[in-house]
Amino acid sequence: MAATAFHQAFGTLRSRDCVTHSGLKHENGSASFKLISKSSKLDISFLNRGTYCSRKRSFILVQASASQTTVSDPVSTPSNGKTTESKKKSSEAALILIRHGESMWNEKNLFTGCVDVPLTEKGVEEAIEAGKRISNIPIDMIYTSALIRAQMTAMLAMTEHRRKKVPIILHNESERAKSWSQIFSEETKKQCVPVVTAWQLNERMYGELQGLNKQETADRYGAEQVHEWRRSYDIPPPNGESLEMCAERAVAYFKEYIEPQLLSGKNVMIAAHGNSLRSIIMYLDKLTSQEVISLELSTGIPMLYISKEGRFIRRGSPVAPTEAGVYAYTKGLAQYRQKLDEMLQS
Ligand SMILES: O=C(O)[C@H](O)COP(=O)(O)O
Repeated sequence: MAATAFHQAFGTLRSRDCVTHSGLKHENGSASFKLISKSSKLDISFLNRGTYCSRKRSFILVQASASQTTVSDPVSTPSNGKTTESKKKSSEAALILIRHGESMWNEKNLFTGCVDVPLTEKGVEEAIEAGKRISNIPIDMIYTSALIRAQMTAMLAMTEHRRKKVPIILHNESERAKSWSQIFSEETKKQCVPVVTAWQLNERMYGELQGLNKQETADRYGAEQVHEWRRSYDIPPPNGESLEMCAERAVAYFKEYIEPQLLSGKNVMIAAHGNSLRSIIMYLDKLTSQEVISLELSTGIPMLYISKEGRFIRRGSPVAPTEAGVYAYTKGLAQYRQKLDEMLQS
């Protein structure tokens, strides 16, 4: 009924819908309404530019801003169905980190950095394989960089997730983009996972090395110099970013936008890059600038952390969807896996 009432709220409601309105004041020639559907207690707020006939209890809504719905947004509700509020005290959440699958410039052994290249066929396969490995782990939100190779990896991985929710890239780059990409069905929103793209998670900018062949560069400048540019903490490549500079944006973004989601109990996947993820792992694992030098990330291999009361516990890389170990780590993961099994067997 809820969906029906909500859906018809965009057409002409009939009195049988028992929709009453406790209209708020007119603002600037429009009125926003709080529609209370007696049957489903569905509480919807609209920005209404149409007319309404309260005596007939019928509403002709020209436009509604679903972003004003006051229904708890099921898309961002943690996988165990609890609202963000009730999860505020949550003790744990899963964090999955995944470096993009092999890119076309990885294949050519070129420095890529912030150049926006796609995956190779092998990279696509790696992303799908990664999706299989995390297919039983709850994912309530996805963050990717602004680069296509990370976004492709996230979307392909989600094709393998057993919950079959649809990853939806959020478009908030303008009011029009936000308005035109709205979803006007609460039922549909429940079947989606919001994907936030952030340039702060981009690969480190490799400056004047971007597009150069890594071996040729080592031949020209010496293997030691190139290793220093690639793996030192605070020495940038020519007119590029050091890992430290990359961390200043990537870790800052993680702390400001992603960590609060984890603390509220939302399970998160981040699909990003070798160095932006190295900088985040340095923060999660409390690595020194010396220790991070030896940290290498393979393409398309998911890594699982458990966020617990502000701490991050690295749990390795799920080898297979049924790997018992992954679910032994926390009760929540085990319960989610069991719920999935039951849902898919019914
Ligand atoms: O940007 C690149 O070239 C790769 O994604 C990472 O390169 P690196 O492993 O040399 O840092």
